[in-house]
Amino acid sequence: MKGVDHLAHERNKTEFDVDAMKIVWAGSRHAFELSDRMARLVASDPAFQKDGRIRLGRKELFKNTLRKAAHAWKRILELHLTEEEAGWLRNFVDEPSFTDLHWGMFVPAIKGQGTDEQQQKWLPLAYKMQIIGSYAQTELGHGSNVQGLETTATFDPETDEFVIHSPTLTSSKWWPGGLGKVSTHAIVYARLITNGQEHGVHGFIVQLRSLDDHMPIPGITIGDIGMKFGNGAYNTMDNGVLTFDHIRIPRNQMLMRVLQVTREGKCVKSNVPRQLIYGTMVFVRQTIVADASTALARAVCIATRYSAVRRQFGSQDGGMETQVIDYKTQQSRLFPLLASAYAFRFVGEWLKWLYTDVTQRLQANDFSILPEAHACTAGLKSLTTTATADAIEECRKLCGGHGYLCASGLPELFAVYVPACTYEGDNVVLLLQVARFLMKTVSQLGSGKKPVGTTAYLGRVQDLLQCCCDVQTAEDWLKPSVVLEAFEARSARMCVARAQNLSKFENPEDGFAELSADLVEASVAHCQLIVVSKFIDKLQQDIPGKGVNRQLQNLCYIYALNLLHKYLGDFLSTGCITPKQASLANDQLRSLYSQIRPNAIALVDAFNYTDHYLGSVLGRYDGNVYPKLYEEAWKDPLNDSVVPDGYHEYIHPMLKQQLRNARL
Ligand SMILES: CCC/C=C/C(=O)SCCNC(=O)CCNC(=O)[C@H](O)C(C)(C)COP(=O)([O-])OP(=O)([O-])OC[C@H]1O[C@@H](n2cnc3c(N)ncnc32)[C@H](O)[C@@H]1OP(=O)([O-])[O-]
Ligand SMILES: Cc1cc2nc3c(=O)[nH]c(=O)nc-3n(C[C@H](O)[C@H](O)[C@H](O)COP(=O)(O)OP(=O)(O)OC[C@H]3O[C@@H](n4cnc5c(N)ncnc54)[C@H](O)[C@@H]3O)c2cc1C
Repeated sequence: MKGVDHLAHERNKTEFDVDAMKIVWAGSRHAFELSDRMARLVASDPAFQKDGRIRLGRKELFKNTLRKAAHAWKRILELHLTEEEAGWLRNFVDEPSFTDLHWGMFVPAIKGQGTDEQQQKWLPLAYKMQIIGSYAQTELGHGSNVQGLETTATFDPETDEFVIHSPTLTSSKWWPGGLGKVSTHAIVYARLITNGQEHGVHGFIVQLRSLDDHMPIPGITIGDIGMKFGNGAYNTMDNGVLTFDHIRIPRNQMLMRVLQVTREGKCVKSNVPRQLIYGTMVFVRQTIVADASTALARAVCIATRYSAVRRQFGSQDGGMETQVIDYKTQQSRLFPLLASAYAFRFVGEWLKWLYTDVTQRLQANDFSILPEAHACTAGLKSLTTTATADAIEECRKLCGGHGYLCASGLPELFAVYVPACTYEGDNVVLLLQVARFLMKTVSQLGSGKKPVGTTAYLGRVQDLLQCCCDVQTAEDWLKPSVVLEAFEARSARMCVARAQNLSKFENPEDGFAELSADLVEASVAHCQLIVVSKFIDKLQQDIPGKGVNRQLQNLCYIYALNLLHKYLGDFLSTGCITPKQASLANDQLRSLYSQIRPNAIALVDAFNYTDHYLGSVLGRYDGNVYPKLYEEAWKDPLNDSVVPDGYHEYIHPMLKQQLRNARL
């Protein structure tokens, strides 16, 4: 980072070891060094430049993405990068592309749902990119309701093949990324039919395009679904439409880990639960939680640096105006988002651990933890993506007018990020899954079944229903046990109240539908409790580095107490805290903001983002915002000529007309 550092005075205030925090943020020294190396590699390669992307038309934009993806693959091979390094490199290229689906869903689907034989056949081809895969589940008529998919896969015992068919317009596959123009293959989800009987939705490996000339296989209609929200943004991706007219594939191209179809067309169940067909979604939801912290940290980094650069009002005797970061209102909007970035980072780390644990247990035929894994991945995916999308927009507002400029990087970040609230499961639909899990847990309490994992607190429900918070001073809110108890009591009481209301209905499904909005609130409370508790767990670890733990403590309590403030109605109505205690929590929150303030710039520096990755004039490391913003404006194509195109046709005649009217 060369040149004058306009934020040096801010960096000088830092009270902790930023390099140590960088390692905490990355997860380990290994992860830090690796991601740092890959970020710099991408930033220094002119082929990965991002400037001007938002001004490209769709065709140029898409071709540009293809070029970058091909260049990335070339570099991966030339440098003999490991799978982990290659993943980081693709991440820092920072452009949604078909490779996301190939590596992020196609490969994991084969790994998770394919038999050993199928993995041996298909994975080497995919690893060498001799085939390019997509994940074709959603249809024009159905996305959330996976059991409602209409595409059929009918077994033909005469030829030992499946016939894949789209019987209706609404059965057209719609949305899969990479499908529109690139993928040669896809995992296609279809209703399995053998001997005239239906056996639910399963995945099939289907070739879509010729490996010689890229033409669609006869009987396949395929294309892009059109422009999406925002300039540049997700339009680098070819989300596609696909229909099948009786396409035949060999029997061994059905992913058969969960269910096998024999040569005679008989279905043989393995000991693996049916839900494993949804396993790829569980895997991806888990990665989305970690990605949420990355996207949120980007927006917060931009808004924090710019808030320290930007000055408004408060000048006395011609002195400097006040930095907007010093306004309490700015702090109360910005610092909870900074705290959320760290909170999501740690819950993402924990979720990755949980997922690895589940995968190992599944291999040992232990499926007991699957419901918990589903509820946690679904709930945390929903919570973190909703919060992150809202936070990016809040960061735009925190940057005032300049935040609305594409040069701030925030509009494109928002446009790329916001579909995360929908893909991999609509966020409300996922919270309803969590609610089912919670209601089931509560209903089993009477039978003596002890809840475990993230619902263990429900085992203490009687205590939690009666507990009263014993906070007397603002400092009492800095005790982990006090904060945890308040969140557990709120969630337990909300769950029990919903369960009691549900029990009033004769038909539980009617009750679930009627009370679904309330149930979603209970799911949110439960998921927020998970995030708070995993942050508190993190603080108990031995974290090296001067002052690092202190900063993390401040962030943890900001995260928790800000939620308490925001959802005060829940906390008060369930009776665990009093209005006076809530007011003390607010006092503590203000004090924490003051403590974070001198460290704010260093806390976003700890994300270790290059200027290339941030892609924001407002978020530049050196804080040299105004000259660069000025420079950037002149790059706009409208400024290529002083007098604009269209002047002679439209402006000049109008002016003359006005002149004539004025003379009249
Ligand atoms: C980069 C961007 C790329 C984007 C890609 C995409 O978007 S790809 C497209 C992404 N598309 C989507 O994300 C679509 C979202 N939709 C869905 O995932 C499903 O349709 C559903 C879960 C909403 C309902 O499913 P359903 O009607 O089949 O089920 P049900 O509600 O009747 O529950 C039956 C039982 O199964 C359990 N269970 C359910 N899921 C899981 C799981 N994953 N694991 C384990 N268990 C699971 C559930 O708890 C219940 O257990 P119980 O109570 O019997 O013990
Ligand atoms: C950018 C992007 C990329 C995608 N990539 C892929 C991909 O690669 N592969 C793929 O297969 N799919 C992909 N998808 C599709 C995505 O997975 C679906 O859009 C998603 O699962 C939501 O389903 P839906 O569109 O059917 O929404 P809908 O279910 O139609 O949702 C519409 C509204 O109805 C509500 N709703 C629906 N069901 C219920 C219910 N039971 N109770 C209460 N409310 C309900 C929702 O909350 C929402 O408000 C992608 C989507 C996007 C936007």
